[in-house]
Amino acid sequence: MNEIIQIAPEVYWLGAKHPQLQVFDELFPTSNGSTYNAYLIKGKDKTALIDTVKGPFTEVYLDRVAALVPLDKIDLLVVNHTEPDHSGALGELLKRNPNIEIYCSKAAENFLKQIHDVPMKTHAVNEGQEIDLGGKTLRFLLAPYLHWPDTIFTLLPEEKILFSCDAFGAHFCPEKLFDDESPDFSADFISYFDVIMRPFKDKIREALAKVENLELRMICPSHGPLLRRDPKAVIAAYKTLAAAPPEDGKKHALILTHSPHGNTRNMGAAVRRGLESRGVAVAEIAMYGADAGKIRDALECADALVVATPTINRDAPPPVWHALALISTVTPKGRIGAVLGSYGWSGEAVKLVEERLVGLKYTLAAPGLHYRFTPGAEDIAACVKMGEQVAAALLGEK
Ligand SMILES: Cc1cc2nc3c(=O)[nH]c(=O)nc-3n(C[C@H](O)[C@H](O)[C@H](O)COP(=O)(O)O)c2cc1C
Repeated sequence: MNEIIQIAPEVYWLGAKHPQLQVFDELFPTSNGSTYNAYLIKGKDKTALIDTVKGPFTEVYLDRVAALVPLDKIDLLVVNHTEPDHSGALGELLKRNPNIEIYCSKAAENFLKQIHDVPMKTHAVNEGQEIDLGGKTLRFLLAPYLHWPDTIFTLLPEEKILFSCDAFGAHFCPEKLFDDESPDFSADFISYFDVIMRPFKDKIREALAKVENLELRMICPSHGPLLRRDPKAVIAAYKTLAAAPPEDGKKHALILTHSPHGNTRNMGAAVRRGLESRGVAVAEIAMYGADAGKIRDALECADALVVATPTINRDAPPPVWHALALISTVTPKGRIGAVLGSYGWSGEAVKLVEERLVGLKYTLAAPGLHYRFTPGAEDIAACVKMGEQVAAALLGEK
């Protein structure tokens, strides 16, 4: 099952297959399992490893490295990303060979020392830095936030192979190793993007600019099949998935409402009038029962977010928190916010949601508004004014 597979001259896959994996990181269901891809590259002068595997697979991984090259003859390890599913065997590897030199990003240097309690010799690499293994070159491309701050890509120009770490990956455990030998796993490729990469679309666009003009024969991600059928199409797919929202020359606001008795909805409608009076395009979604995908898409198109929430049991109600939990799963277009709502007697919700938005790096464009039960005409006028204030912030007027 966990075989060594030569993927190019003196380049080997020796990762681990994990077909039984049901959920990744206790977060994301993986109905088709996954793999932890790791590689070995033999140059004439030096031997390098690229990433390792998840901790439970350490022994099988080290056995397979040793089957190719004795562990004491391994010169260096490239850590494209420090997350334990890729660095899990690093501690044991360094115990067996403490002379291995680690090449990684500056962020990874710090993370590694906090993840692994083992002495290590690390080198922080710069953009474009190369290591000559003897007829095989490793070139490093920084790819921060794909999907951790520590991520780098490693290019092997002689073989036109990009070791892209989690980018272009999929939680899919293939029978064989390559995409052209596997059944269609495009749904897993897209859902991997959706749960892992989507919060960082802007960073993905920056990283894609570094690789889209490379002549590649193969993309080797750290999960799922190796991609040799059409590497350009893989990059193009990411370009589409990570595209910025279309521009129509307008500013866009999203109003998320929850309103069992209708008062908060009326307040939100007044904010809408204020926004629209200043030419802002407004989308409105009632949070109760709303499709999470619809909210996520809308957040990515919104320059501003208005949350309209009543106080229920001394808090904002669950649909509001569920909607707000989606913010960190996408790349919101803008982070201007405002909060308002109706309450009966204690009125905690507006302040709590404002704190949440500030915690998510939103700038509040207007002081929160909350009114007891049914808002009066003056209250509604203040809500209209809130809409105008949000519009002014969007238009850069303050
Ligand atoms: C189940 C329930 C619990 C509530 N708990 C609170 C509360 O803890 N504090 C408060 O100020 N108002 C509370 N209220 C009152 C609502 O905030 C108030 O009715 C408000 O006008 C509802 O806004 P809406 O018309 O937008 O639904 C509660 C209402 C309901 C239905």
